[in-house]
Amino acid sequence: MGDHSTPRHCASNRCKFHGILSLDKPPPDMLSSAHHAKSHFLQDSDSERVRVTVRARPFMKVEEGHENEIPVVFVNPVKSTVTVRRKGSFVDYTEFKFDAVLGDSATQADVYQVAAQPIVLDVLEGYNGTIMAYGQTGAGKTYTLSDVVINETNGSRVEGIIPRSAANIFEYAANDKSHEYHISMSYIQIYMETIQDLLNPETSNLQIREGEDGGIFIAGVHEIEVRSLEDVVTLLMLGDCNRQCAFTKLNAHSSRSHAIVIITVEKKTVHSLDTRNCADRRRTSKGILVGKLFLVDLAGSERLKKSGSEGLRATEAMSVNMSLTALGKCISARADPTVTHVPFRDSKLTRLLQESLGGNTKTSLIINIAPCCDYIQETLSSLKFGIRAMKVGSRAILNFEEEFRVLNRNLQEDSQSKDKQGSDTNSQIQKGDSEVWADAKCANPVDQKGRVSERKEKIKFRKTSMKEAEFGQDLKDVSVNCREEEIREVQNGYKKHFLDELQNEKRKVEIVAGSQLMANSAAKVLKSLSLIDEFFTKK
Ligand SMILES: Nc1ncnc2c1ncn2[C@@H]1O[C@H](COP(=O)(O)OP(=O)(O)OP(=O)(O)O)[C@@H](O)[C@H]1O
Repeated sequence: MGDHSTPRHCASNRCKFHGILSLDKPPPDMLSSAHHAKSHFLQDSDSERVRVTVRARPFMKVEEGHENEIPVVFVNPVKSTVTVRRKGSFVDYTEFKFDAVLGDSATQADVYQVAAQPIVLDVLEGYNGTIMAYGQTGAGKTYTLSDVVINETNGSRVEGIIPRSAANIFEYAANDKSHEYHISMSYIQIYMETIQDLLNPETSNLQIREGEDGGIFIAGVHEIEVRSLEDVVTLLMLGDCNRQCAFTKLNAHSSRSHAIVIITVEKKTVHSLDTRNCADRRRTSKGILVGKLFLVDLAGSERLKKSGSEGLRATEAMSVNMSLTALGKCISARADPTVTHVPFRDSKLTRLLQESLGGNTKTSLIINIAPCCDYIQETLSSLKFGIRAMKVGSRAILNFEEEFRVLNRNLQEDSQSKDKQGSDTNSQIQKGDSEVWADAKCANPVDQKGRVSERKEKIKFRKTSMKEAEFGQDLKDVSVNCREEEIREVQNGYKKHFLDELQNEKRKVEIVAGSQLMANSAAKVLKSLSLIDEFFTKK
Protein backbone atom coordinates (compact mmCIF):
# COMPACT_ATOMS: atom_id res chain seq x y z
CA MET A 1 0.00 0.00 0.00
CA GLY A 2 1.17 3.56 0.37
CA ASP A 3 3.14 5.17 -2.39
CA HIS A 4 2.85 2.64 -5.13
CA SER A 5 -0.91 2.78 -5.21
CA THR A 6 -1.16 6.54 -5.66
CA PRO A 7 -1.72 7.94 -9.14
CA ARG A 8 1.08 10.25 -10.18
CA HIS A 9 0.20 13.26 -12.23
CA CYS A 10 3.01 14.62 -14.31
CA ALA A 11 2.83 17.76 -16.41
CA SER A 12 6.50 18.15 -17.04
CA ASN A 13 8.16 17.58 -20.41
CA ARG A 14 11.03 15.90 -18.59
CA CYS A 15 8.87 12.81 -18.36
CA LYS A 16 9.10 10.78 -21.53
CA PHE A 17 7.18 7.75 -22.73
CA HIS A 18 10.34 5.87 -23.67
CA GLY A 19 10.21 2.31 -22.49
CA ILE A 20 6.46 2.17 -22.06
CA LEU A 21 5.06 -0.80 -23.89
CA SER A 22 1.79 -0.15 -25.55
CA LEU A 23 -0.77 -2.87 -24.80
CA ASP A 24 1.76 -5.65 -24.53
CA LYS A 25 1.71 -8.81 -22.46
CA PRO A 26 3.91 -9.55 -19.46
CA PRO A 27 7.08 -11.52 -19.99
CA PRO A 28 6.45 -15.27 -20.00
CA ASP A 29 8.35 -15.81 -16.75
CA MET A 30 5.74 -13.78 -14.89
CA LEU A 31 3.05 -16.13 -16.05
CA SER A 32 4.95 -19.34 -15.97
CA SER A 33 3.24 -21.12 -13.09
CA ALA A 34 0.50 -20.86 -10.55
CA HIS A 35 3.09 -20.84 -7.82
CA HIS A 36 4.86 -17.99 -9.49
CA ALA A 37 1.66 -16.05 -9.88
CA LYS A 38 0.90 -16.53 -6.23
CA SER A 39 4.26 -15.43 -4.96
CA HIS A 40 4.32 -12.34 -7.19
CA PHE A 41 0.76 -11.33 -6.87
CA LEU A 42 -0.75 -12.26 -3.57
CA GLN A 43 1.96 -12.82 -1.05
CA ASP A 44 3.90 -9.70 -0.36
CA SER A 45 4.98 -8.22 2.89
CA ASP A 46 1.90 -6.00 3.02
CA SER A 47 -0.95 -7.03 5.17
CA GLU A 48 -3.82 -8.62 3.27
CA ARG A 49 -5.66 -6.26 0.97
CA VAL A 50 -7.70 -6.24 -2.21
CA ARG A 51 -5.41 -7.04 -5.19
CA VAL A 52 -6.05 -5.19 -8.41
CA THR A 53 -5.24 -6.22 -11.99
CA VAL A 54 -5.94 -4.05 -15.01
CA ARG A 55 -6.81 -5.66 -18.33
CA ALA A 56 -6.91 -3.54 -21.48
CA ARG A 57 -8.85 -5.08 -24.33
CA PRO A 58 -7.88 -4.63 -28.01
CA PHE A 59 -9.63 -2.27 -30.38
CA MET A 60 -12.83 -3.73 -31.76
CA LYS A 61 -13.58 -3.69 -35.49
CA VAL A 62 -16.17 -0.92 -35.09
CA GLU A 63 -13.68 1.24 -33.24
CA GLU A 64 -10.97 0.99 -35.84
CA GLY A 65 -10.06 3.49 -38.49
CA HIS A 66 -10.94 6.82 -37.00
CA GLU A 67 -9.84 9.27 -34.34
CA ASN A 68 -10.71 6.78 -31.65
CA GLU A 69 -7.53 4.89 -32.45
CA ILE A 70 -5.19 7.71 -31.40
CA PRO A 71 -3.25 6.06 -28.58
CA VAL A 72 -4.08 7.59 -25.21
CA VAL A 73 -3.85 4.54 -22.93
CA PHE A 74 -0.46 2.86 -22.49
CA VAL A 75 0.05 -0.22 -20.41
CA ASN A 76 3.35 -1.47 -19.12
CA PRO A 77 2.98 -5.03 -17.84
CA VAL A 78 6.59 -5.13 -16.67
CA LYS A 79 6.21 -2.12 -14.40
CA SER A 80 2.51 -2.84 -13.77
CA THR A 81 1.56 0.68 -14.78
CA VAL A 82 -1.10 2.26 -16.91
CA THR A 83 -0.49 5.71 -18.30
CA VAL A 84 -3.35 7.77 -19.59
CA ARG A 85 -2.45 10.71 -21.79
CA ARG A 86 -4.71 13.63 -22.50
CA LYS A 87 -5.76 13.70 -26.16
CA GLY A 88 -3.43 15.86 -28.19
CA SER A 89 -0.96 16.34 -25.38
CA PHE A 90 2.44 14.69 -24.95
CA VAL A 91 3.17 16.25 -21.59
CA ASP A 92 -0.03 15.93 -19.63
CA TYR A 93 -0.53 12.44 -18.43
CA THR A 94 -1.35 10.41 -15.34
CA GLU A 95 0.36 7.21 -14.37
CA PHE A 96 -1.24 4.55 -12.18
CA LYS A 97 0.52 1.58 -10.62
CA PHE A 98 -1.34 -1.67 -9.89
CA ASP A 99 -0.55 -5.16 -8.68
CA ALA A 100 -0.58 -6.41 -12.26
CA VAL A 101 -1.36 -4.98 -15.67
CA LEU A 102 -2.20 -6.95 -18.81
CA GLY A 103 -2.33 -5.61 -22.34
CA ASP A 104 -4.33 -6.57 -25.42
CA SER A 105 -2.17 -9.56 -26.29
CA ALA A 106 -2.67 -11.21 -22.90
CA THR A 107 -4.60 -14.44 -23.29
CA GLN A 108 -7.48 -15.68 -21.16
CA ALA A 109 -5.03 -18.14 -19.60
CA ASP A 110 -2.67 -15.29 -18.66
CA VAL A 111 -5.49 -13.37 -16.97
CA TYR A 112 -6.55 -16.49 -15.09
CA GLN A 113 -3.06 -17.17 -13.79
CA VAL A 114 -2.41 -13.64 -12.65
CA ALA A 115 -5.77 -12.53 -11.28
CA ALA A 116 -7.74 -15.66 -10.45
CA GLN A 117 -5.69 -18.74 -9.71
CA PRO A 118 -4.22 -17.51 -6.41
CA ILE A 119 -7.75 -16.87 -5.13
CA VAL A 120 -9.01 -20.25 -6.35
CA LEU A 121 -6.15 -21.98 -4.54
CA ASP A 122 -7.04 -20.10 -1.35
CA VAL A 123 -10.66 -21.20 -1.69
CA LEU A 124 -9.46 -24.79 -1.97
CA GLU A 125 -7.62 -24.27 1.30
CA GLY A 126 -10.80 -23.11 3.06
CA TYR A 127 -10.85 -19.34 2.61
CA ASN A 128 -13.56 -17.23 1.01
CA GLY A 129 -12.49 -15.59 -2.23
CA THR A 130 -13.95 -13.04 -4.60
CA ILE A 131 -12.94 -12.34 -8.18
CA MET A 132 -14.73 -9.28 -9.48
CA ALA A 133 -14.67 -7.57 -12.89
CA TYR A 134 -15.29 -3.84 -12.97
CA GLY A 135 -15.34 -1.39 -15.87
CA GLN A 136 -17.50 0.64 -18.20
CA THR A 137 -19.93 -1.04 -20.54
CA GLY A 138 -18.20 -2.92 -23.37
CA ALA A 139 -14.80 -2.99 -21.64
CA GLY A 140 -14.62 -6.81 -21.56
CA LYS A 141 -15.89 -7.90 -18.11
CA THR A 142 -18.16 -10.69 -19.32
CA TYR A 143 -15.53 -11.79 -21.83
CA THR A 144 -12.95 -11.99 -19.04
CA LEU A 145 -15.16 -13.92 -16.63
CA SER A 146 -17.68 -16.03 -18.50
CA ASP A 147 -16.45 -16.67 -22.00
CA VAL A 148 -17.06 -20.28 -23.07
CA VAL A 149 -16.47 -21.29 -26.65
CA ILE A 150 -18.69 -24.11 -27.81
CA ASN A 151 -17.14 -26.29 -30.42
CA GLU A 152 -19.72 -28.58 -32.02
CA THR A 153 -17.27 -31.41 -32.62
CA ASN A 154 -14.96 -31.24 -29.57
CA GLY A 155 -17.48 -29.95 -27.04
CA SER A 156 -16.96 -26.78 -25.01
CA ARG A 157 -13.62 -25.07 -24.60
CA VAL A 158 -13.06 -23.11 -21.44
CA GLU A 159 -11.93 -19.57 -21.87
CA GLY A 160 -13.02 -17.16 -19.15
CA ILE A 161 -12.21 -17.17 -15.44
CA ILE A 162 -15.40 -18.90 -14.29
CA PRO A 163 -15.02 -22.10 -16.35
CA ARG A 164 -11.25 -22.08 -15.74
CA SER A 165 -11.79 -21.82 -11.98
CA ALA A 166 -14.21 -24.73 -12.10
CA ALA A 167 -11.74 -26.78 -14.14
CA ASN A 168 -8.99 -25.97 -11.65
CA ILE A 169 -11.17 -26.96 -8.68
CA PHE A 170 -12.21 -30.31 -10.16
CA GLU A 171 -8.67 -31.13 -11.22
CA TYR A 172 -7.32 -30.28 -7.77
CA ALA A 173 -10.05 -32.35 -6.07
CA ALA A 174 -9.39 -35.34 -8.34
CA ASN A 175 -5.70 -35.31 -7.43
CA ASP A 176 -6.21 -34.88 -3.69
CA LYS A 177 -6.67 -38.38 -2.31
CA SER A 178 -6.63 -37.34 1.34
CA HIS A 179 -9.83 -35.29 1.21
CA GLU A 180 -13.43 -35.80 0.14
CA TYR A 181 -14.95 -32.87 -1.74
CA HIS A 182 -18.48 -31.60 -2.05
CA ILE A 183 -18.82 -28.82 -4.62
CA SER A 184 -21.94 -26.80 -5.30
CA MET A 185 -22.89 -23.79 -7.35
CA SER A 186 -25.42 -20.94 -7.28
CA TYR A 187 -25.94 -18.27 -9.90
CA ILE A 188 -27.84 -15.06 -9.23
CA GLN A 189 -28.34 -11.64 -10.75
CA ILE A 190 -29.12 -8.31 -9.16
CA TYR A 191 -31.51 -6.66 -11.57
CA MET A 192 -33.08 -3.32 -10.72
CA GLU A 193 -32.39 -3.88 -6.99
CA THR A 194 -33.98 -7.33 -6.85
CA ILE A 195 -32.06 -10.57 -6.46
CA GLN A 196 -33.07 -13.29 -8.88
CA ASP A 197 -31.99 -16.90 -8.93
CA LEU A 198 -30.74 -17.55 -12.46
CA LEU A 199 -30.91 -21.30 -11.88
CA ASN A 200 -34.51 -21.09 -10.71
CA PRO A 201 -36.04 -18.01 -12.35
CA GLU A 202 -39.46 -18.62 -10.79
CA THR A 203 -38.15 -17.33 -7.47
CA SER A 204 -37.76 -13.59 -7.62
CA ASN A 205 -36.67 -10.98 -5.13
CA LEU A 206 -34.59 -13.22 -2.89
CA GLN A 207 -33.62 -11.68 0.42
CA ILE A 208 -30.17 -11.09 1.87
CA ARG A 209 -29.73 -12.35 5.41
CA GLU A 210 -27.01 -12.18 8.01
CA GLY A 211 -25.99 -15.45 9.65
CA GLU A 212 -25.34 -15.85 13.34
CA ASP A 213 -21.63 -15.59 12.60
CA GLY A 214 -22.14 -12.23 10.87
CA GLY A 215 -21.69 -13.77 7.39
CA ILE A 216 -24.00 -12.64 4.58
CA PHE A 217 -26.08 -15.12 2.59
CA ILE A 218 -29.01 -15.23 0.19
CA ALA A 219 -32.00 -16.97 1.72
CA GLY A 220 -33.60 -19.61 -0.47
CA VAL A 221 -31.09 -19.54 -3.31
CA HIS A 222 -30.61 -22.81 -5.22
CA GLU A 223 -27.29 -24.47 -4.44
CA ILE A 224 -26.80 -27.23 -6.98
CA GLU A 225 -24.19 -29.93 -6.53
CA VAL A 226 -21.72 -30.02 -9.44
CA ARG A 227 -19.47 -32.99 -10.14
CA SER A 228 -17.66 -31.91 -13.27
CA LEU A 229 -16.70 -28.96 -15.41
CA GLU A 230 -19.51 -29.94 -17.78
CA ASP A 231 -22.05 -29.53 -14.95
CA VAL A 232 -20.74 -26.02 -14.30
CA VAL A 233 -20.77 -25.04 -17.98
CA THR A 234 -24.33 -26.34 -18.36
CA LEU A 235 -25.52 -24.33 -15.35
CA LEU A 236 -23.64 -21.26 -16.58
CA MET A 237 -25.38 -21.49 -19.94
CA LEU A 238 -28.74 -22.04 -18.28
CA GLY A 239 -28.17 -18.98 -16.07
CA ASP A 240 -26.94 -16.86 -18.96
CA CYS A 241 -30.18 -17.55 -20.84
CA ASN A 242 -32.05 -16.10 -17.89
CA ARG A 243 -29.71 -13.13 -17.42
CA GLN A 244 -30.91 -9.70 -18.43
CA CYS A 245 -28.98 -8.48 -21.48
CA ALA A 246 -29.82 -6.01 -24.26
CA PHE A 247 -28.49 -4.27 -27.30
CA THR A 248 -27.13 -0.75 -26.73
CA LYS A 249 -25.11 1.55 -28.96
CA LEU A 250 -22.01 0.71 -26.91
CA ASN A 251 -22.35 -3.06 -26.68
CA ALA A 252 -24.45 -5.40 -28.77
CA HIS A 253 -24.85 -7.71 -25.79
CA SER A 254 -24.79 -5.39 -22.81
CA SER A 255 -25.42 -6.84 -19.34
CA ARG A 256 -28.23 -5.01 -17.58
CA SER A 257 -27.64 -6.76 -14.27
CA HIS A 258 -24.81 -7.70 -11.91
CA ALA A 259 -24.26 -11.46 -12.12
CA ILE A 260 -22.69 -13.51 -9.34
CA VAL A 261 -21.67 -17.17 -9.51
CA ILE A 262 -20.98 -18.73 -6.12
CA ILE A 263 -19.00 -21.97 -6.00
CA THR A 264 -18.83 -23.60 -2.58
CA VAL A 265 -16.07 -26.12 -1.92
CA GLU A 266 -16.38 -28.28 1.19
CA LYS A 267 -13.51 -30.61 1.94
CA LYS A 268 -13.15 -33.18 4.61
CA THR A 269 -10.25 -35.38 5.61
CA VAL A 270 -10.62 -38.99 4.56
CA HIS A 271 -9.89 -41.21 7.57
CA SER A 272 -7.87 -44.33 7.03
CA LEU A 273 -9.37 -47.56 8.36
CA ASP A 274 -6.89 -47.53 11.24
CA THR A 275 -7.80 -44.11 12.45
CA ARG A 276 -11.52 -44.71 12.04
CA ASN A 277 -11.38 -47.32 14.79
CA CYS A 278 -8.79 -45.59 16.83
CA ALA A 279 -9.90 -44.64 20.31
CA ASP A 280 -8.03 -41.41 20.03
CA ARG A 281 -9.69 -40.31 16.80
CA ARG A 282 -10.27 -36.80 18.07
CA ARG A 283 -6.71 -36.05 17.14
CA THR A 284 -7.20 -37.18 13.58
CA SER A 285 -10.52 -35.47 12.98
CA LYS A 286 -9.79 -32.35 10.98
CA GLY A 287 -13.37 -31.23 10.48
CA ILE A 288 -14.62 -29.60 7.31
CA LEU A 289 -13.00 -26.73 5.46
CA VAL A 290 -15.48 -24.59 3.57
CA GLY A 291 -14.28 -22.15 0.90
CA LYS A 292 -16.71 -19.96 -1.02
CA LEU A 293 -15.72 -18.47 -4.35
CA PHE A 294 -17.69 -15.44 -5.54
CA LEU A 295 -17.27 -14.62 -9.23
CA VAL A 296 -18.79 -11.22 -9.83
CA ASP A 297 -19.52 -9.82 -13.29
CA LEU A 298 -20.63 -6.28 -12.56
CA ALA A 299 -22.87 -4.53 -15.05
CA GLY A 300 -21.01 -1.70 -16.73
CA SER A 301 -21.55 1.94 -15.95
CA GLU A 302 -22.86 3.84 -18.94
CA ARG A 303 -23.57 7.43 -19.88
CA LEU A 304 -27.08 7.54 -21.27
CA LYS A 305 -26.07 10.10 -23.86
CA LYS A 306 -23.46 7.75 -25.29
CA SER A 307 -25.36 4.48 -24.99
CA GLY A 308 -28.56 5.95 -26.41
CA SER A 309 -30.60 3.97 -23.86
CA GLU A 310 -34.21 5.03 -23.43
CA GLY A 311 -37.27 3.81 -21.54
CA LEU A 312 -36.65 0.54 -19.70
CA ARG A 313 -33.01 0.44 -20.89
CA ALA A 314 -32.46 3.87 -19.35
CA THR A 315 -34.09 2.84 -16.07
CA GLU A 316 -31.88 -0.28 -15.99
CA ALA A 317 -28.79 1.83 -16.63
CA MET A 318 -29.73 4.26 -13.85
CA SER A 319 -30.22 1.38 -11.42
CA VAL A 320 -26.82 -0.05 -12.39
CA ASN A 321 -25.13 3.35 -12.08
CA MET A 322 -26.75 3.87 -8.67
CA SER A 323 -25.43 0.56 -7.32
CA LEU A 324 -21.97 1.21 -8.78
CA THR A 325 -21.94 4.60 -7.06
CA ALA A 326 -22.82 2.80 -3.82
CA LEU A 327 -19.95 0.38 -4.47
CA GLY A 328 -17.59 3.31 -5.01
CA LYS A 329 -18.70 4.89 -1.73
CA CYS A 330 -18.10 1.66 0.18
CA ILE A 331 -14.65 1.27 -1.37
CA SER A 332 -13.78 4.88 -0.47
CA ALA A 333 -15.02 4.39 3.10
CA ARG A 334 -13.11 1.13 3.48
CA ALA A 335 -9.97 2.70 2.04
CA ASP A 336 -10.02 5.47 4.63
CA PRO A 337 -9.09 4.17 8.09
CA THR A 338 -10.65 7.21 9.77
CA VAL A 339 -14.13 6.42 8.41
CA THR A 340 -16.16 4.23 10.72
CA HIS A 341 -19.44 3.92 8.81
CA VAL A 342 -19.45 1.98 5.56
CA PRO A 343 -22.78 2.37 3.70
CA PHE A 344 -23.15 -1.29 2.72
CA ARG A 345 -26.94 -1.05 3.01
CA ASP A 346 -27.23 1.56 0.27
CA SER A 347 -27.68 -1.14 -2.40
CA LYS A 348 -28.24 -4.88 -2.73
CA LEU A 349 -24.89 -5.18 -4.48
CA THR A 350 -22.85 -3.66 -1.66
CA ARG A 351 -24.82 -5.51 1.02
CA LEU A 352 -24.14 -8.80 -0.75
CA LEU A 353 -20.47 -7.99 -1.33
CA GLN A 354 -19.95 -6.70 2.20
CA GLU A 355 -17.53 -9.50 3.08
CA SER A 356 -15.65 -9.05 -0.20
CA LEU A 357 -14.94 -5.42 0.61
CA GLY A 358 -12.62 -5.73 3.54
CA GLY A 359 -14.27 -8.62 5.38
CA ASN A 360 -13.74 -12.36 5.64
CA THR A 361 -12.75 -12.78 1.99
CA LYS A 362 -9.66 -12.55 -0.20
CA THR A 363 -10.52 -10.32 -3.11
CA SER A 364 -9.07 -9.89 -6.57
CA LEU A 365 -10.47 -7.01 -8.59
CA ILE A 366 -10.04 -6.87 -12.36
CA ILE A 367 -10.40 -3.44 -13.90
CA ASN A 368 -11.38 -3.83 -17.54
CA ILE A 369 -10.58 -0.89 -19.77
CA ALA A 370 -11.11 -0.09 -23.44
CA PRO A 371 -8.28 1.60 -25.32
CA CYS A 372 -10.37 4.14 -27.23
CA CYS A 373 -10.00 7.86 -27.04
CA ASP A 374 -13.76 8.29 -26.71
CA TYR A 375 -13.82 6.41 -23.41
CA ILE A 376 -10.98 8.24 -21.75
CA GLN A 377 -13.13 9.69 -18.95
CA GLU A 378 -14.61 6.27 -18.15
CA THR A 379 -11.15 4.69 -18.24
CA LEU A 380 -9.76 7.29 -15.85
CA SER A 381 -12.66 6.79 -13.49
CA SER A 382 -12.23 2.97 -13.54
CA LEU A 383 -8.49 3.27 -12.88
CA LYS A 384 -9.10 5.62 -9.94
CA PHE A 385 -11.62 3.13 -8.58
CA GLY A 386 -8.94 0.43 -8.80
CA ILE A 387 -6.41 2.60 -6.99
CA ARG A 388 -8.84 3.20 -4.11
CA ALA A 389 -9.65 -0.51 -3.95
CA MET A 390 -5.95 -1.29 -3.43
CA LYS A 391 -6.18 0.48 -0.09
CA VAL A 392 -8.94 -1.80 1.18
CA GLY A 393 -7.58 -4.29 3.68
CA SER A 394 -9.10 -7.73 4.21
CA ARG A 395 -9.19 -10.17 7.09
CA ALA A 396 -9.97 -13.56 5.64
CA ILE A 397 -9.97 -16.38 8.15
CA LEU A 398 -9.86 -20.10 7.59
CA ASN A 399 -13.42 -21.44 7.52
CA PHE A 400 -12.88 -24.51 9.60
CA GLU A 401 -15.92 -26.26 10.93
CA GLU A 402 -15.53 -29.04 13.39
CA GLU A 403 -17.37 -31.92 11.91
CA PHE A 404 -20.51 -31.82 14.02
CA ARG A 405 -21.18 -35.49 13.71
CA VAL A 406 -17.75 -36.48 14.97
CA LEU A 407 -17.73 -33.89 17.70
CA ASN A 408 -21.20 -34.79 18.81
CA ARG A 409 -20.37 -38.51 18.88
CA ASN A 410 -17.25 -37.95 20.91
CA LEU A 411 -19.05 -35.73 23.35
CA GLN A 412 -21.92 -38.15 23.75
CA GLU A 413 -19.49 -41.00 24.33
CA ASP A 414 -17.83 -38.95 27.03
CA SER A 415 -21.15 -38.24 28.60
CA GLN A 416 -22.25 -41.90 28.45
CA SER A 417 -19.06 -43.07 30.08
CA LYS A 418 -19.74 -40.54 32.85
CA ASP A 419 -23.24 -41.95 33.26
CA LYS A 420 -21.84 -45.45 33.59
CA GLN A 421 -19.60 -44.34 36.37
CA GLY A 422 -22.67 -42.93 38.09
CA SER A 423 -20.94 -39.66 38.56
CA ASP A 424 -23.83 -37.67 37.17
CA THR A 425 -25.30 -37.31 40.58
CA ASN A 426 -22.58 -34.81 41.33
CA SER A 427 -23.13 -32.85 38.16
CA GLN A 428 -24.40 -29.37 38.60
CA ILE A 429 -26.16 -29.57 35.24
CA GLN A 430 -29.72 -30.66 35.62
CA LYS A 431 -31.11 -33.71 33.85
CA GLY A 432 -33.91 -31.70 32.20
CA ASP A 433 -31.31 -29.54 30.51
CA SER A 434 -29.63 -32.34 28.66
CA GLU A 435 -31.11 -31.61 25.22
CA VAL A 436 -30.26 -28.10 24.24
CA TRP A 437 -29.25 -26.47 21.02
CA ALA A 438 -25.78 -25.25 21.58
CA ASP A 439 -24.04 -23.13 19.04
CA ALA A 440 -20.73 -21.97 20.35
CA LYS A 441 -18.55 -20.12 17.96
CA CYS A 442 -15.12 -18.74 18.44
CA ALA A 443 -13.44 -16.83 15.64
CA ASN A 444 -9.84 -16.44 16.53
CA PRO A 445 -7.89 -14.36 14.07
CA VAL A 446 -4.30 -13.99 15.08
CA ASP A 447 -2.36 -10.97 13.97
CA GLN A 448 1.04 -11.07 12.27
CA LYS A 449 2.86 -10.97 15.58
CA GLY A 450 0.97 -14.01 16.74
CA ARG A 451 -1.30 -12.16 19.14
CA VAL A 452 -4.92 -13.11 19.49
CA SER A 453 -7.12 -10.23 18.52
CA GLU A 454 -10.13 -9.50 20.63
CA ARG A 455 -12.94 -11.91 20.08
CA LYS A 456 -16.03 -10.30 18.72
CA GLU A 457 -18.16 -13.35 18.28
CA LYS A 458 -21.01 -13.82 20.63
CA ILE A 459 -21.55 -17.18 22.20
CA LYS A 460 -25.13 -18.03 21.50
CA PHE A 461 -27.29 -20.69 22.95
CA ARG A 462 -30.44 -20.86 20.91
CA LYS A 463 -32.71 -22.53 23.39
CA THR A 464 -30.62 -22.81 26.42
CA SER A 465 -31.77 -23.80 29.81
CA MET A 466 -28.23 -23.92 31.13
CA LYS A 467 -28.67 -21.81 34.16
CA GLU A 468 -25.20 -22.66 35.31
CA ALA A 469 -23.48 -20.99 32.42
CA GLU A 470 -23.20 -17.28 31.92
CA PHE A 471 -22.05 -15.85 28.67
CA GLY A 472 -20.54 -12.53 27.77
CA GLN A 473 -19.22 -10.90 24.59
CA ASP A 474 -15.75 -12.21 25.20
CA LEU A 475 -14.91 -15.81 25.91
CA LYS A 476 -12.90 -14.69 28.89
CA ASP A 477 -16.22 -13.69 30.41
CA VAL A 478 -17.65 -17.16 29.99
CA SER A 479 -17.94 -19.08 33.16
CA VAL A 480 -19.08 -22.62 32.99
CA ASN A 481 -19.95 -24.49 36.07
CA CYS A 482 -18.65 -27.99 35.67
CA ARG A 483 -16.86 -30.46 37.82
CA GLU A 484 -13.11 -30.56 38.28
CA GLU A 485 -12.82 -33.97 36.64
CA GLU A 486 -14.76 -32.77 33.60
CA ILE A 487 -12.36 -29.90 33.16
CA ARG A 488 -9.43 -32.27 33.47
CA GLU A 489 -10.88 -34.51 30.84
CA VAL A 490 -11.43 -31.59 28.53
CA GLN A 491 -7.87 -30.51 29.07
CA ASN A 492 -6.56 -33.94 28.30
CA GLY A 493 -8.77 -34.63 25.32
CA TYR A 494 -9.98 -31.53 23.59
CA LYS A 495 -7.12 -29.33 24.52
CA LYS A 496 -4.79 -31.68 22.71
CA HIS A 497 -7.13 -31.83 19.77
CA PHE A 498 -7.53 -28.09 19.44
CA LEU A 499 -3.86 -27.43 20.01
CA ASP A 500 -3.07 -29.80 17.17
CA GLU A 501 -5.36 -27.74 15.00
CA LEU A 502 -3.81 -24.52 16.12
CA GLN A 503 -0.32 -25.71 15.42
CA ASN A 504 -1.33 -26.74 11.93
CA GLU A 505 -2.88 -23.37 11.27
CA LYS A 506 -0.59 -20.97 13.01
CA ARG A 507 -2.01 -17.84 11.43
CA LYS A 508 -5.69 -18.01 12.05
CA VAL A 509 -8.16 -20.45 13.41
CA GLU A 510 -11.88 -20.66 13.39
CA ILE A 511 -13.48 -23.35 15.44
CA VAL A 512 -17.16 -23.95 15.46
CA ALA A 513 -18.78 -26.27 17.88
CA GLY A 514 -22.43 -26.82 17.52
CA SER A 515 -25.23 -29.29 17.07
CA GLN A 516 -27.64 -30.92 19.40
CA LEU A 517 -25.14 -31.37 22.13
CA MET A 518 -25.75 -32.64 25.58
CA ALA A 519 -25.80 -29.74 27.97
CA ASN A 520 -22.78 -30.86 29.91
CA SER A 521 -20.92 -31.60 26.72
CA ALA A 522 -21.58 -28.08 25.49
CA ALA A 523 -20.12 -26.81 28.70
CA LYS A 524 -16.99 -28.81 28.01
CA VAL A 525 -16.69 -27.40 24.53
CA LEU A 526 -16.84 -23.90 25.88
CA LYS A 527 -14.27 -24.75 28.44
CA SER A 528 -12.03 -26.27 25.82
CA LEU A 529 -12.39 -23.20 23.62
CA SER A 530 -11.30 -21.01 26.46
CA LEU A 531 -8.10 -23.08 26.66
CA ILE A 532 -7.15 -21.66 23.29
CA ASP A 533 -6.61 -18.33 24.98
CA GLU A 534 -4.14 -19.85 27.38
CA PHE A 535 -2.25 -21.38 24.50
CA PHE A 536 -1.76 -18.10 22.71
CA THR A 537 -1.09 -16.08 25.82
CA LYS A 538 1.73 -18.43 26.72
CA LYS A 539 3.21 -18.04 23.22
N1 LIG B 1 -9.64 -9.15 -24.43
C1 LIG B 1 -10.51 -9.22 -25.42
N2 LIG B 1 -10.18 -9.77 -26.61
C2 LIG B 1 -11.06 -9.86 -27.62
N3 LIG B 1 -12.32 -9.41 -27.55
C3 LIG B 1 -12.75 -8.84 -26.41
C4 LIG B 1 -11.85 -8.71 -25.29
N4 LIG B 1 -12.55 -8.12 -24.30
C5 LIG B 1 -13.78 -7.89 -24.78
N5 LIG B 1 -13.92 -8.32 -26.05
C6 LIG B 1 -15.12 -8.19 -26.87
O1 LIG B 1 -15.66 -6.89 -26.64
C7 LIG B 1 -17.08 -6.92 -26.60
C8 LIG B 1 -17.61 -6.35 -25.29
O2 LIG B 1 -17.16 -7.18 -24.24
P1 LIG B 1 -18.08 -7.61 -22.98
O3 LIG B 1 -19.47 -7.91 -23.43
O4 LIG B 1 -17.34 -8.62 -22.25
O5 LIG B 1 -18.12 -6.21 -22.22
P2 LIG B 1 -18.72 -5.92 -20.78
O6 LIG B 1 -17.72 -5.11 -20.06
O7 LIG B 1 -19.18 -7.15 -20.12
O8 LIG B 1 -19.96 -4.99 -21.18
P3 LIG B 1 -21.34 -4.76 -20.37
O9 LIG B 1 -21.02 -4.10 -19.11
O10 LIG B 1 -22.11 -3.85 -21.30
O11 LIG B 1 -21.99 -6.09 -20.24
C9 LIG B 1 -17.48 -8.35 -26.84
O12 LIG B 1 -17.77 -8.52 -28.20
C10 LIG B 1 -16.23 -9.15 -26.48
O13 LIG B 1 -16.14 -10.36 -27.17
